[in-house]
Formats: sequence, C-alpha cells, structure tokens
Amino acid sequence: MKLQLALDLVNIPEAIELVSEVQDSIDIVEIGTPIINSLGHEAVRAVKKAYPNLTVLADVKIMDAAGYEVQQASAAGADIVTILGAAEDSSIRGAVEAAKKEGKEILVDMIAVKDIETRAKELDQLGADYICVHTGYDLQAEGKDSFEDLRKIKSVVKNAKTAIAGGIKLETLPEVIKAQPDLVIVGGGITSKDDKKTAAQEIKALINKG
Ligand SMILES: O=C(CO)[C@H](O)[C@H](O)COP(=O)(O)O
Repeated sequence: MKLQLALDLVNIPEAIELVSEVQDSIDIVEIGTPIINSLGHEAVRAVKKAYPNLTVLADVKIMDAAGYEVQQASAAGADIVTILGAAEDSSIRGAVEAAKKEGKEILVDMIAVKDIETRAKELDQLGADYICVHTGYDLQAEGKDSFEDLRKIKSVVKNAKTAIAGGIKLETLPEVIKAQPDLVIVGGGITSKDDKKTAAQEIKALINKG
C-alpha cells in the first residue's frame, strides 16, 4: 500500500516546502486540481524539478481531449495523470494510449460515478492503471465517505490498482486499510496539521503495518 500526499490549497513555494517536511513518508505527491487550475502546469514542473526522484501526480481530472491533456501533463513532468471515470470510453482509451506512449500511468477518478461496480469493470478492461474511489469536498461536507465504494471496486477490478481519496485521516485509516487498496490518498489529514511531518509519519507507519 502506497501513500500519496494531495496538495490542494497551497502555492508553488508552499508546496515545495511542505514536501520537504514529509518526503520521507510519502510515495507520491499530487499536485491538486485547485493548484493546477490557478497556476497551470508550472506547479507540476516546479515540484518535479525540486524532487526529481519523487513520483508526481497531476490531478487534472480530464474529461475530454484526453490524449492531448495527458501529453501536456507528461511534458510538465507528471508521472501519473488523472481522468474522470465519467468521461467517454474513447477519452479513457486516448488517455491510456498517450500515457503508455510516454511511459506514464493513468489514475481514473470515480468522483460522481453512480454505478461504481459496472464502470470499474469497464475501466479495468479499458486499461486504467489505477481506479480511485473519491468523496470530493462537497460530499465530505455532507458527511459522506468512500469506504463502501472501495469494497465494491475491490470485488470487481482484476488488473488495475485500486485507490481511495477524500477526507482520509489517521482516525479513519484503519477502516481504509481493512479493504487493502493499493494507494491511499491523503490531503487535509496531513496538510491541515501543525506538525505535518509527524502526521505523515504516523499515517505511513499505520499503512506499513497493513
Ligand atoms: O482531489 C481532491 C479534491 O477534489 C483532493 O486532492 C482529495 O480529496 C484528497 O484531499 P483530502 O484528503 O483533503 O480530501
């Protein structure tokens, strides 16, 4: 099980500083959608340049023109690029093809997908590298989580790695670990803490215990 740190509400210097505190505990750093929407791929480029050995995920949440979008994110230094599970099959195929060509990976974000099991089966067939259940901020505010969705995709996905995101913190991690995803994505559970290094270390230690 790997740990991905999601950076959503910081600027580029803050992102670089934050990663320096927690880099020993994380496997992947995500440049979140809000950063890319406001600062563009420059944020991906800067973090990859600062940490060339760290796997960088660009959370661009692609919905269309997927081959082109994957190329752009890859050129900026992303190792993993996200697309939405609700996108057309042709877009998913375009993303997977472009990623393969560049030696990168695709993470499909299942946010807002209603029939999680059926779509996860299809995405698995379409060649997604990761399928990620995700409770976005708006549903987190309503008290929702993705634990049941994770169990559902784990039961149908045969080839892709599985991931979970959305409001995960140390206290809820045991529930996540029970379902054994390949990747656990944590944003606020680390970034909102005063002592981010310790928060990341505690989360990583629990993940390592499995
Ligand atoms: O993709 C996102 C929001 O759309 C976030 O990066 C993801 O939800 C993880 O952050 P947090 O742990 O703070 O929910």
